[in-house]
Amino acid sequence: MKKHIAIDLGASNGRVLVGDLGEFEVVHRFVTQNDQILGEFYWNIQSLFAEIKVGLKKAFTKYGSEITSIGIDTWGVDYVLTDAKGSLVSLCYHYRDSRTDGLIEQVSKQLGGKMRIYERTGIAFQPFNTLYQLAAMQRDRPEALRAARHYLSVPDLLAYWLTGIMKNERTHASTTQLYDPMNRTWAWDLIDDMGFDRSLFGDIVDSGTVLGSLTTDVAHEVGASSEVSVIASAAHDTASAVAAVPAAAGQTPLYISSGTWSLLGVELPEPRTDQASMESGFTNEVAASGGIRFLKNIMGMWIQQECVRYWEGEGQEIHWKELDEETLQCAAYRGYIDPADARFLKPNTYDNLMTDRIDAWCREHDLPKPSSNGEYMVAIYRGLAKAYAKAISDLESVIGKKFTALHIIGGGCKNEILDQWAASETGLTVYAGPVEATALGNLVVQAWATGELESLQDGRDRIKREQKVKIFRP
Ligand SMILES: C[C@H](O)[C@H](O)[C@@H](O)C(=O)CO
Repeated sequence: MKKHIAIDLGASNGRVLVGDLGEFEVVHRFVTQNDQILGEFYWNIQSLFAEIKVGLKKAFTKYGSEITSIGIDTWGVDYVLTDAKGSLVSLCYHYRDSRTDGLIEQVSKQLGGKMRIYERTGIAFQPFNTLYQLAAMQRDRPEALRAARHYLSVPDLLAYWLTGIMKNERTHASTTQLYDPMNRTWAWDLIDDMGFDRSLFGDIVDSGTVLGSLTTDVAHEVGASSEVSVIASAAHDTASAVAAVPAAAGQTPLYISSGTWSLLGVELPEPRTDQASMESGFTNEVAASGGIRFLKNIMGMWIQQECVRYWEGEGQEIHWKELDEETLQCAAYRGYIDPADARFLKPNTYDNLMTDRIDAWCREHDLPKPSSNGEYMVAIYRGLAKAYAKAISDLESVIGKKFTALHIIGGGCKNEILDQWAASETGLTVYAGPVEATALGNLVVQAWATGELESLQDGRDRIKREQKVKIFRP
């Protein structure tokens, strides 16, 4: 098989991988830098691009002409606006920035109610959706919005910086809450009613579209040949991960893409925008295949990551293996949190730490507050396992189907305590793996686009044969 490069950016780290579906190598890893500037929270997008180029250079130095294409995927919803010549008209906000607080209610009123928005977009109401981010921009920085000529998601921008070609990739566009999954185009009526300029929103391309070649400058800098194509893979990382669920043809696998978030759902041929789906918090994002990822965003490893960041900041040395052992020793502790509680969304601040929020939640729910790092982990993992069970039961009643198995894919599936507790809490057999689902899904879409795979299902079949999966029974 030919080799492809997957550039896979998650909310805490990024990787550049080279390989095919059987074998691949991570040639470069980096922290996805973000920072508070004057009280606002941004991605350091130029440093991310610089890291990507470091990764590309390592990849081409080692694998040279074996590499035929490059694909990029990132987290959802975040974007930049550019002027007519492609310069940024504002920094790239992080979706956890507070400027959208309260905007769901205000925008819903302006657009004629939540049901209308849900029927038009199928997207669940999350304060970080692009719709509310743009509404905040309209309120706080109207001059910047007026100066803008192009909307580009983060992976659209990175592909633009590599190729000079601007497109809006579909799976990522579908996370905005400004995309119409029924008509497979932008939700123009909502865009008009928000007063956004239609011309900001460009051509939408499917996952697997060949965008073009690297610019001469980039090709020179990273040592690539001009034959290498940049492909719009499934640019939303969850769509890439779901493309790598190791399920056989004809199945409707139940999955959790587990990382900073736990994205739990199934694939459906058509969007579901009924009241029950809306009230249960399910979202309809576009899959790599063009179908629908009907899923729920559950806060995932983020809560644990913020606790660990705080402890490390206090000078504690955290070793994951030891923390896991301590967690298992604390399993008798009976506290847990509800990860869906909005208080857990935002990063630590000196006066509002994640651990304090967990204490407060336990206090308010008559549960003992954790008294050690291990007990904090128990509260988080047990809360996640309970949230999975609740979401699965809601999903089963909304779509009228019972599940017996759950695929947990992505970096979070390395957490075997959570895999086991998820099996026990849901009563389902858990298949954990592949760990590198997002990058593998990115490679699958590229191999499909370049004609090496006949279908996306062929990619899943290869992953099922060649990647490791661990089984956890209830
Ligand atoms: C905002 C989240 O990043 C998004 O909803 C989620 O789907 C994701 O991209 C997880 O990486």
